[in-house]
Amino acid sequence: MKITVIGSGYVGTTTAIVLASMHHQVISADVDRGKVEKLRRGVLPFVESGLDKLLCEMHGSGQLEFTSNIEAAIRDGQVIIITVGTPSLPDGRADLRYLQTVADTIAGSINEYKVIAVKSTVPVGTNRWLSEYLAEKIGTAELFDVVSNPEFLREGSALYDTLHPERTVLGGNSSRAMAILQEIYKPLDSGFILTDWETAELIKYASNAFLATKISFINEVARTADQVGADVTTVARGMGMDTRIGSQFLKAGIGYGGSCFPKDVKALIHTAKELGIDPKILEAVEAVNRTQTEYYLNKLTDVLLANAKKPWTIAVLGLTFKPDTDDQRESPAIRMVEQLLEHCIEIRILDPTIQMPTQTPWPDEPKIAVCSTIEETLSAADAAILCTEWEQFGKINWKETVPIMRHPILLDGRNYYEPEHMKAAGIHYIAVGRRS
Ligand SMILES: NC(=O)c1ccc[n+]([C@@H]2O[C@H](COP(=O)([O-])OP(=O)(O)OC[C@H]3O[C@@H](n4cnc5c(N)ncnc54)[C@H](O)[C@@H]3O)[C@@H](O)[C@H]2O)c1
Ligand SMILES: O=c1ccn([C@@H]2O[C@H](COP(=O)(O)OP(=O)(O)O[C@H]3O[C@H](CO)[C@@H](O)[C@H](O)[C@H]3O)[C@@H](O)[C@H]2O)c(=O)[nH]1
Repeated sequence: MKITVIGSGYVGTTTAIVLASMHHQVISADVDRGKVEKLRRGVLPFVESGLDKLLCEMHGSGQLEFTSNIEAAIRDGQVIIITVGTPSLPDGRADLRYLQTVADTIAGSINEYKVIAVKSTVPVGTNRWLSEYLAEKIGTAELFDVVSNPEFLREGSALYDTLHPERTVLGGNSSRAMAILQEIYKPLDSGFILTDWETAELIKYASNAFLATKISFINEVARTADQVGADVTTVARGMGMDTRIGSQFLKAGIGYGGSCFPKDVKALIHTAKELGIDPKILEAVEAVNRTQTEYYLNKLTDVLLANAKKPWTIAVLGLTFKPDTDDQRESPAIRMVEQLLEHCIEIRILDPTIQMPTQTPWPDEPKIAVCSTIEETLSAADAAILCTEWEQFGKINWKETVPIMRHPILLDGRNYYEPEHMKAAGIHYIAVGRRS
């Protein structure tokens, strides 16, 4: 099958590489020439373990091509998979401008029947709109079918998730198009949900919103645990052993970030409000997440005020929104740094994906320093904050850091360490919902 994937970001590149490895003829098309050039050289434009190796294997196989000629790519594909971004607008709505451009390009280039699969996360009603819009612009609905095909991969495990999906959702009104996509995805051996456009779109938003709800729920419980001296990690373990609850997404911390949960919760709130529904739960999920960084930063500043003179030097361990990715979008670590800047003389950042200030949101801020070793980061620091649980931070010998730091204070924003180990190491340890 000839497949064109529009958009070579996290989702598009992963989809294109995996489909090519399944012996399809794949064109990955992006307007960003820099990305296309990198991919042509066999270099991933982002960090994603395992995918880099598979890209190298596919490089030169003749199965996978990268281009910035979107029109030609559309003409060549029998199946067009759209994976362009759908970021948040200031009012929380999803910004559909990239999808609109792709729709116009398809309308201007379509030459024969195509299945158009929308993998981008788009609000309820978008696939129906796209189908009607294309029919009007092309002058016929005979040349295409639109199928909603939401994506559920996680950054950091994108390849594994794509090869082992827990479900494949296809929504639409054409059994012909759904059958073609089912044939493509059949080797992945997941259960299929075949449904209409609106249900498929809502499955995606409801899934992300529910996972975000679990996180904000446990984060609110963590605040209670703090007050009563309970241990939220044991509470989560005790809850998670009940299979009706499940153990995943109950890790308390400084909140969820990334390119999906924050924007998708906001977009679902917006959709609900437009429909006259009062999205009480979703608004609470957002509010807890928004205030979680501030809540734990206040705990740290209380300790700092009692121990260290202002302005402080703070070490920030991890800037990405989670480990094993270089994605900083909506990272709680960035909120932490923003809130700390005015109180600090220096903020030192250590993250395995960052080598220079231009890779941070503060390229010209003199107070921001990017470090390359743990010793350099912690040297004469008034406190450290662990924002991202990168594996290498698990190997830090905190006992050895005590003489290096000006004040051996650590806010563990991901409950990555054991309180008793930290106490034994001589660290003034602040965790999330754990006695320390
Ligand atoms: N990142 C994830 O983990 C993830 C997982 C599931 C779903 N999603 C959803 O998938 C979509 C894409 O997410 P992403 O993280 O891959 O985005 P991204 O920002 O990494 O990539 C989007 C790409 O689309 C390209 N693009 C924009 N307009 C284009 C056009 N007219 N023609 C060709 N290319 C164009 C951009 O240059 C960019 O490279 C979003 O809707 C997102 O919500 C993302
Ligand atoms: O128990 C938990 C689990 C996660 N997080 C945080 O939640 C955020 C998101 O994590 P994760 O879901 O692992 O990463 P994403 O790559 O954003 O993936 C989510 O968003 C994607 C885009 O829609 C979906 O496809 C995935 O199914 C969905 O898990 C990160 O900041 C994590 O630190 C917690 O705080 N506690």
